[in-house]
Amino acid sequence: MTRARVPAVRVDDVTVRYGEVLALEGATLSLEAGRVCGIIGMNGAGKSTLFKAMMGIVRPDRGRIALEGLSTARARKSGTVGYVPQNEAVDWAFPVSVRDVVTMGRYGRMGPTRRPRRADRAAVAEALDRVGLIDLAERQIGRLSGGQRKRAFVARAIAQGAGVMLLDEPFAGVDRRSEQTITRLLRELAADGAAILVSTHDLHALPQLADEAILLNRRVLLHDTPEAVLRPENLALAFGTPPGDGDLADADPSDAGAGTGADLVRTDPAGADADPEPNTPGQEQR
Ligand SMILES: Nc1ncnc2c1ncn2[C@@H]1O[C@H](COP(=O)(O)OP(=O)(O)OP(=O)(O)O)[C@@H](O)[C@H]1O
Repeated sequence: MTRARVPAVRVDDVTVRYGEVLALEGATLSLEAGRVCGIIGMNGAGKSTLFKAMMGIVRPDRGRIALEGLSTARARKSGTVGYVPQNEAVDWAFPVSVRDVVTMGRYGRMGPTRRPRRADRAAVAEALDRVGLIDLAERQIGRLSGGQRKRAFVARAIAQGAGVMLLDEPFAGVDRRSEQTITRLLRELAADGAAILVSTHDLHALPQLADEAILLNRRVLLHDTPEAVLRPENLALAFGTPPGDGDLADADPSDAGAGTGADLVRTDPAGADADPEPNTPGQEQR
């Protein structure tokens, strides 16, 4: 007897508004375990909002989200979902070391005392080693390069053992070597069974990075192979005219984007098990 597989990620008809702004409209997608899915779309297309809805940081007006069959609140509390936020969403002056940041990925397992046990320390050290940051473990998080900062957050999700990983523009402001390291790590984590969603402006990197891709413009316009999504006629669906240089960062530089997350990530309006507040314009720092 074959059992139907439950997708690791299921987003069903999700609409999110910030006051008058309709950021997502009936977005629907699913992703199996072991797959990497790239999300592309213009600035303001709703990529960060999709991730925030999946983290339970913003509340959908409509629709349902399940991560490994769990609600967003449960998935976040249990450490099922890991999040690498945009740079702007993090308070880099926060007085924590790289090791502290990665250790935060273990909080869900540590209980209320948050005292790391041997297994926690070992998982943190292994994650730091995997991303190549073991030698910088005691450095304050803000004293890292852009690529190293991203790798620190990837290490946090690795230490967490997250089955679903959401990465919001992990290649923005990152050198080529870090980009390659992060791409290789994500491929390895998917091979180990994680379901990974990555928003990116870097179209060149998409085929190497992702098994599938989504073209987003408030709605899911297309969900197909990276090659299909990158066809000019399909890019034109989202961008009007396809971007010529293979990098969408220039498509609309007006909106720098910002977000929220957990711990040192700014303006977290909701605890892991609390319902997020209704979304009001400017609720988050933009
Ligand atoms: N806190 C907020 N208050 C009001 N409007 C918001 C807020 N956050 C996002 N928006 C708006 O919602 C829409 C979607 O924004 P979102 O940040 O999700 O897009 P994005 O695709 O991630 O963009 P970028 O590529 O610039 O990061 C945009 O019009 C944005 O201006």
